[in-house]
Formats: sequence, C-alpha cells, structure tokens
Amino acid sequence: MTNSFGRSTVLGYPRIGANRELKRAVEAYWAATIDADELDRTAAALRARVWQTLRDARLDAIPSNTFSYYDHVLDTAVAVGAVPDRFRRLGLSELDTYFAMARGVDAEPALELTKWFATNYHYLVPEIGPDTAFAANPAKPLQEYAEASALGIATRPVLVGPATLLLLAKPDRPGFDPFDRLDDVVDAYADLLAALAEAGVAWVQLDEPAYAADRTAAQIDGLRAAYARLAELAHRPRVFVATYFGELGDALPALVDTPVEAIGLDLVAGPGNLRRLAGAGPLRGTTVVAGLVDGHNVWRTDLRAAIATGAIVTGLADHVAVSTSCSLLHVPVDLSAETRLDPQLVARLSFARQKVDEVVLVGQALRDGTAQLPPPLPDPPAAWRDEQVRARLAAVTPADRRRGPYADRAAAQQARLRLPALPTTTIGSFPQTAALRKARAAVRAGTLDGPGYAGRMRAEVEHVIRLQEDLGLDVLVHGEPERNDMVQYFGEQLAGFAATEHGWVQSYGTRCVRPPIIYGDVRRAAPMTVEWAAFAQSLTARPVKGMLTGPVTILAWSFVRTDQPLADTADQVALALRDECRDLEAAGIAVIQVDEPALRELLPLRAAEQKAYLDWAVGAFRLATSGVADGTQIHTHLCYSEFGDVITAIDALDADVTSIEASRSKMEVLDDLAAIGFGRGVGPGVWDIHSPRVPPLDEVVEALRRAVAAVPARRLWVNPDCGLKTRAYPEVEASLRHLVAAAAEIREG
Ligand SMILES: Nc1nc2c(c(=O)[nH]1)N[C@@H](CNc1ccc(C(=O)N[C@@H](CCC(=O)N[C@@H](CCC(=O)N[C@@H](CCC(=O)O)C(=O)O)C(=O)O)C(=O)O)cc1)CN2
Ligand code: MET
Ligand SMILES: [Zn+2]
Repeated sequence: MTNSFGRSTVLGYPRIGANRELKRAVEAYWAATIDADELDRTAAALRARVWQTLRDARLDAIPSNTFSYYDHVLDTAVAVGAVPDRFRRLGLSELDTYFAMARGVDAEPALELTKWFATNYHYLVPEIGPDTAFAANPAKPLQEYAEASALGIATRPVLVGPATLLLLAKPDRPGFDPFDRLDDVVDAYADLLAALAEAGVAWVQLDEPAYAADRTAAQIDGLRAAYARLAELAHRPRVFVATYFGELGDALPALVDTPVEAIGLDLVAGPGNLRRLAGAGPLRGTTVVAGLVDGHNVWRTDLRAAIATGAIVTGLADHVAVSTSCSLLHVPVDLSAETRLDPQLVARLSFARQKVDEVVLVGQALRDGTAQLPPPLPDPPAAWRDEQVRARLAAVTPADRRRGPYADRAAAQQARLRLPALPTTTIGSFPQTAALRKARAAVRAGTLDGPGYAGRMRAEVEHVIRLQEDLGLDVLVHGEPERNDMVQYFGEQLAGFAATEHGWVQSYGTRCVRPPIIYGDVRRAAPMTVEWAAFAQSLTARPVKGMLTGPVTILAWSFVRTDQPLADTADQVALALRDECRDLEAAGIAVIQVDEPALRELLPLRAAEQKAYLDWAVGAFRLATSGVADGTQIHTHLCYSEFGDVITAIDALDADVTSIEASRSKMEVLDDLAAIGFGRGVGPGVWDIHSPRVPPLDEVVEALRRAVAAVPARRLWVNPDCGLKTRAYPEVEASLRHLVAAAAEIREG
C-alpha cells in the first residue's frame, strides 16, 4: 500500500468559529429567531472556513465531520442509530430530535452530560441497551465530505470509534454492559464505512481515546476484534485509528496487530507510547501518526524537540505523519486575535491556528529537513518568578494544611450560626442575565465606567439578597453577578495569570469558556471577593456565604504552565485563596464555600497515577481553607462528574459541609459517602439545574426523604445540584420555593 495518508494533519479543529458564530446561530435557532435552513447555512460557512484555513496552511491531510451542532459523541451515536426510543417517539424532525437528546424537552430529560476524559469538554452519554437497533446513518459525514469536495478539498471523516463509543455509553437498564453490543455496533460501522467508500472517501479516522485509560484484557481483545473485522471489509476507506490523552499500554501492541492502515499516538500526554512502539515494531506498511504538537494546552511547541521525537518514530515505522496530540477542540482558535497580551507571553503561545503551522513545519523538517525554524525561545522573563511566593511555599508545614477537630468546629459554628435542622442554601450563582453581560460588555467598550458598573452589580446583589430572604433560605449568597466565569474572574485578578479577549473554548453545547493562562508564579495582588461579600452581608441579618473557586478547579479550567509540577502551581493558588479566606473571615463572613467541581476531572486516567494526584489536590484545598478559625464554616461544592472514585479524597478535603450534585443519579452518592463513614455536613443536590424544568414539590420532598434515610438530619443540607447562572429567574424562583417548602415539610416530620 502506498503512503497516501499525507505528512501532516490535525485530529480535529475548533468548530465554534472565531467569534462563537455557532453559539449565536444555534441559540437563535432554539429561540426560533432563525430557521433550520439559516442555521445550516451558517454552519456550512463555518465548516468551509475551517477546511480552507487548513488547506491554506498547507496541511496535507484534512479532517471533516469534526463539526458538530452540539457534541461529536452524540453525532456518532446518531450515525450508528443509537437514538433511544424515548426520543424517536417525540416525532420531531431529525434536527429537533438531536437537540431533544442534547437538551431535553418538557416530556423527556436529556441524555446525561459528562466530562470528556480529563478535559473541560462535556459529551452526551449514549444510552445503549440489549435492544438498541444499530443502523448506519452516514448522512452527516457524507454531507461534510461532499461540501469539502466541492471546495476541492479531499477530507478524512472523523467518527468516535466503536469500542470507545460503547465504553463511554451507559446501559439503558441496570446490569447491562453496553460493550456486549460490540459486534452489533461494528456491523453499523461496517455499513458506514461502505457508504463512505462509495462516496469516494479514501481515509476515515476512528477515535479510540478510551484506551488511554486502564482497560481489561476483554476490552483490549474487543478493540482488536473490532478492527480486525472492519479491516476485512471488501469496500472501505483506509482506516486511521486515533488515540490520545495518554499511554495505550497493552492496547498499543493489540492495535499494531490489527490490519488498520494508520495508528495515532499521543506523544505529548503519553511519552511512554514511544517505548511501547519500539517494542512492537518495526511497523511495515502502517502509518504512525505522531501526536507531537500539544492539542490540550496553549504553549508554543519546542519544534526541535518535536522533530527529534519525530525522527525516532521515523526509525520505527515506514510511514510517519505529524499531528496534534489530540483534537484542537480544547484550545482557542487564533492567537492573532489577541491584541492585549504581553508580547513576551504571546511569543510563547500557540492557539489552534498556530498549532497547524507547527504541525506543518515539523512535517516538513522530518520529510526533507528544509523547514525554516524560528529561533528557540530565550528563558522566561525574570519578572515571572516571585521569590517571595516561592519562599512562602517552601516554608509551608503540614500544620498549615490542618484544621482543629471537626467536633470542635461544628460546635463553634452552630453556636455562631444557629441554623435550623436541614438548612437551605444555594450553590452561589444566580441567573447571569443579559443585562449583566451587557453591562460588562459596555465596560469593555468604554461606554460604562467602573463606578457605574459597580453600582449595577450592587443593585443586582441587593435584588438577589431580597429574593432569598423572601424565599426563606437560611444561608444566603451574593449571586456572583460580577463574575464572567468562576475561574476567569480569579484569573483576571491574580498575578501570574493572563486573560484572553477572544480565547473561547467549547465546554458543552453552545456554552464556552475563556480559560486564563497561568504563566508565572501566582500572587494575590489584593482581596478579590471581599467587597462583594461584605456588601451582601451588610444587607441582611442572615449569614452570607463567601464564594471562592478552589485551587484544583482553577488549575483544571486554566491553561497551566508545564515548567513545574502541577502540585506547586496548585499550592501557589492555594496560598492566594488562603489569604482571601482570612480576609473574608475578618470582614465578618462566617461561611465560606470553596468550589472544587473539577476535583474528579484532573484525576489521571491510569489508576497507578491517581494517588499522587489526589494527595496534592487535597493538600492544596486544605492549604487554601485551613487558615480560618474553628467558628468559620468551610463549604465545598462538587458537580459534573461521578464522584464514586474520589470519595475518600472528598472526605479528606475536611470541609465542614460538602454540597454535591446528586439529583440525576437519584442520590446514589449518599451510599458512597455512607460506605466510607463520611461524618460531616452534606448537601446532596435535590434539583437538577441543568434543565429549565421546575421540580414539583413532591419530587423534592421525595429526594429529601431518601437523603434523610441516609444522612442524620443534623448533618443534612438542602440545596440545588449546582449554581443557577445558566437558568432564568421564573424557574429559579419557582424551584427554590419548592426546595424551601420541602425542607419545611421534612423538618415537621
Ligand atoms: N470555566 C468553567 N468551566 C466549567 C464551568 C464553569 O462555570 N466555568 N461549569 C461547568 C459547565 N461548563 C460551563 C461552561 C460555560 C458556561 C457559560 O455559561 N458560558 C457562557 C460564557 C460565560 C462568560 O464568559 N461570560 C462573559 C462574556 C459573555 C458574553 O458572551 N458577552 C458577549 C456580550 C454580552 C451580550 O450581549 O450577551 C460577548 O462577549 O460577545 C461575561 O459574562 O462577561 C456562555 O457560553 O455563554 C456554563 C457552564 C464545567 N466547566
Ligand atoms: N459557585 C459556583 C456557581 O454557583 C459553582 C459552580 S460549579 C460548576 O456557579
Ligand atoms: Zn457546580
């Protein structure tokens, strides 16, 4: 077989558009201000721009079907016919059925949304059962292939691979393992491949990132068998199996054994893949697609190091192509849109568009050595180091990560707070209304000044406090109106962080984030939240919860420096938060919540690496929160993941109260907590805030009854699953009324 793959490629590219055009179009379609045709025209234009960009950058193997209206896992589920009956029965158009699966409709809750490996991207979890009627539906990849072909660009359609699709799925009934349907789903992939071949597709990319995590021998055998079968097909494109996010371990030789034409390895997150490849090789006829440019972080590639690694791969396989380590979905679109960043930082950065150039350069260098490489970067500016912070960190002792005994704390806190049984509270944010976002946009545009902005935010805080008093909540929040995002807000205030203007990255569906960039030592220049919390507290006699984002989550949702261990960066952030906690306490704030929704997200995919991670993650949280007196109540909040695997770490955080997403999993987390003898306050979410649906009173009462059966009432808190920023006021008011009424009903017994 000839080496037709090409020399350079990317595993995927951002689909949101340089200015989040896709978000605006999809949300306009949902609001019925544009129709499906107009949505499709906008989408087609965005796709065309991506392909042209990649071609003009002289990338010679260009992916397609990396576009998505919501999520690429959902797209693949649809492509193999895994649409649950409960959505088919709605009788909606294909597009609206798709959005119903993604967002739910009144009658049907959405598919579950969960983290895509260790990233801040969220995918929709396919529901697979013994009766799922798999059937190929190649319309979307064919359409995109045809659109690109019309531009003269031959593309490589990308799908999630069959094994990963099933490993990411959940059973539609208890006790069933979706992986048991591997043979059946492979039949559907076979039909997809046949349809693509028929349309002239030369290469297809099937993503199998699930094999960068620990897998059983049976799951690895499944992978081998699936690709052996697909390879046997008489009419099919050549198959490129892409893996990413880490080392493949035993799955690597298994994959090498299969007759697929190309294998992709992440050599950034999984440097050990190289050694494993050396053990499996030499590869004859198979193309190795070497992931040498980091797709999950924003640092400029060390081109000389990448070329050196690429040269080693060249010694192990006949054909080598250069690629990104994973899809570029996880980085912002284009660095050239940033006009306000420090030039010394810009010189060190590379966003999606720049990473394409890096891939092309490394590919050229490996082919014929002609690439003109820019000079290597000098050492980082001395000003990025902060000797005081380093000295302070070096002097941290174990005692700085420890509070007094919980029993003493609980007594001191109850004496101070005098809360009723089953205290009611919320997780922090109230709706981020259009008016709030517009006010921030006006400040950026220079049409609203600082005092004018602060006045508007104070008015919002007052509104939120009055609403909570009226609803009868026990522990109030200020509502976070002044925060564009729970991480970016802190990144904008901490030294060592840079914020972008346009560096949007898709988090889920139409929701995007602008992760700040941690480039230097971290220092708190001034209190970050104290004025807002103190103002809110001045308005009410009830306790107001101070609201901070924890060190692990700040790291997880930022782009982090790679020149020192994550543990050190986390501790630097923790020291800044420790000072903030103390300042909140000094300002009279008796309850402080330090959110760690990303605690589970950064958990390494391999069990062998998990303990070390949890040790530093827990240590950083405790460093942030252990500087306060016994009478100050520390809360934490966790959401957006299954927490079963990190339950002992949650216990080790030693927070006085832990609020945790629970309503969609029917309070299962309470069993996990009970199993380890968790003995502090806990607030299992009783309202799923991910949809606009108002939970009926009896549903909240029922959830609370289940909770009271598992947790003694004196330790049980009543709260929603997460913050309310994505919700609107009507549903928030109605739902919180039910929440308060349900707590009252249970208190009365
Ligand atoms: N970083 C982070 N990761 C997280 C979460 C989170 O809260 N933060 N939550 C979980 C779920 N993920 C989420 C991610 C994003 C959003 C979200 O609501 N994002 C907003 C943007 C938030 C933001 O940055 N807002 C800015 C900018 C808003 C904006 O779009 N402004 C307009 C102008 C104003 C207007 O006319 O609306 C513009 O820039 O063009 C602000 O409020 O200042 C969105 O996509 O719409 C929610 C959940 C897990 N990961
Ligand atoms: N305090 C934050 C909020 O309520 C916690 C969100 S966790 C994703 O928005
Ligand atoms: Zn949350």
